[in-house]
Amino acid sequence: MSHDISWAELARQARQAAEQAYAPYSKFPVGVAVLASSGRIYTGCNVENASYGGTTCAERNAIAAAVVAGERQFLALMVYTPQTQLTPPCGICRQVIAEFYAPDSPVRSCNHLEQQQEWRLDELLPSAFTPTYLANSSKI
Ligand SMILES: O=c1ccn([C@H]2C[C@H](O)[C@@H](CO)O2)c(=O)[nH]1
Repeated sequence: MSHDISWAELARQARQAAEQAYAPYSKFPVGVAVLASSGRIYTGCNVENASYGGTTCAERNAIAAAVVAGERQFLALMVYTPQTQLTPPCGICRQVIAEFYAPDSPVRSCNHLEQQQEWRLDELLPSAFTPTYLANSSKI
């Protein structure tokens, strides 16, 4: 339920996480705050790598931090990038978000100008491949 979500607090924590971004190659810092169904908030930043392909996004790092703390269900996700164009999660991250969030979950982006934009997860990733498909497989 969107009205129970403290978006201002998620924005504050996502912005703080972006300050820790390790982005020497892209110079594109990203911070993310995720709200778990426990009510706890977890954060992540992007961590780049000289191989480029070894880079992990802020979204996946935030979700991984929550999972290692025992979380499995999430209610909301906030992305922070210090740029005027509000940034939605990348394709790989959308898939990882779909693993743990209900399709109608709100995903927001915010910036240093305190602007925000909201999408529903199933708008960002329609017809998602979810764990339920794995249960329906038969032998070849
Ligand atoms: O949703 C996104 C999109 C990009 N990045 C990171 C990956 C890379 O470090 C930099 C540029 O793509 O931003 C994220 O963390 N999240």
